[in-house]
Amino acid sequence: MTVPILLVTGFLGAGKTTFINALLQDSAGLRIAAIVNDFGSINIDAALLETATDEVIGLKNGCICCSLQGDLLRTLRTVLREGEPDLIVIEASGVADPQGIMSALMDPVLWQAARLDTVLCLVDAEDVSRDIGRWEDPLWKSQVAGADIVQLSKVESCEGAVEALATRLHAMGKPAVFGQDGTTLAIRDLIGRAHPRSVSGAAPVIDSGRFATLEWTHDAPVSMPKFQRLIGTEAGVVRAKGFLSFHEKPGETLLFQLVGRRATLAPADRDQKGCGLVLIGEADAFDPEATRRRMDAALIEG
Ligand SMILES: Nc1nc2c(ncn2[C@@H]2O[C@H](COP(=O)(O)OP(=O)(O)OP(=O)(O)O)[C@@H](O)[C@H]2O)c(=O)[nH]1
Repeated sequence: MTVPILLVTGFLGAGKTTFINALLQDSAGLRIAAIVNDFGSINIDAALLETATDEVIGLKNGCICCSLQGDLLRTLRTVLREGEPDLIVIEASGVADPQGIMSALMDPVLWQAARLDTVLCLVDAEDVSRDIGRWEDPLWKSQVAGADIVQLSKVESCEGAVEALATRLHAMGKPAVFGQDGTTLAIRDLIGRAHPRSVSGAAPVIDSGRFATLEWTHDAPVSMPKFQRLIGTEAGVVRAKGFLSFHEKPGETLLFQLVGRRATLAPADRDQKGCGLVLIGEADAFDPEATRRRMDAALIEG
């Protein structure tokens, strides 16, 4: 049997991991293998999904739309060899251009065993309602253009704007826009929706050099007020996530998430003594080494 592949794309922090987690929790009895591509070597997304399924494989230190295409194909072959799942879900990183991943998945040998079925793009309703520039962002546009289905996230914070948003996405040639009412698509709604695909010529892939990344780790807890003060003032950071431990919360691990200006800290089901954080920003505005120095000074030496 040919195993269907669901490719989940979307901009940084759009809600891909949250969506896949919900899918895995409500898997309708299907065996699902998840392949997750995070930026950097700290694979936060794989850790977040591991609580929902045993079969999570992280691809790190690169982007599967360009440098990791070979790794993706090798990983898919391993997944298929180790027992055919009913569905393979691939989470692209938020900086990935789906065109590159789609081209890689058109590999004629892989095609016999596992076939790209549906490309779903998460669109952060809050982000695109607030930031009109996003609609002209080449990477975001390519992510939307490559999708068979668009799932809106974070609609609860932009009531009134959601309908206009869906209309605008329809006008971009996306008839299948879901989630306006805050609901999330289930597996049965996802598979087999796309028209049969044919192997297309290699499309140009948008340069991932646009973003700069910092991985910051420390093997001990840090001060919560100092961390909050510092992270709130770091220029150019568009996305950050990581597991942290604080002096003020002994024995606890917290999941930190920052998307745009919205930051959250929530208890994490994880036993970790220190901190591992990934920060990402536009390379022309975010200086990872300067941020590292400030973090070291405030949180380790300070
Ligand atoms: N309020 C609200 N928050 C959401 C929703 N979906 C995701 N989030 C939050 O948005 C943040 C980012 O969500 P993720 O699922 O990690 O986003 P992602 O697309 O996987 O992020 P990257 O992998 O970094 O690109 C987290 O704090 C989520 O809890 C939603 O529908 N509503």
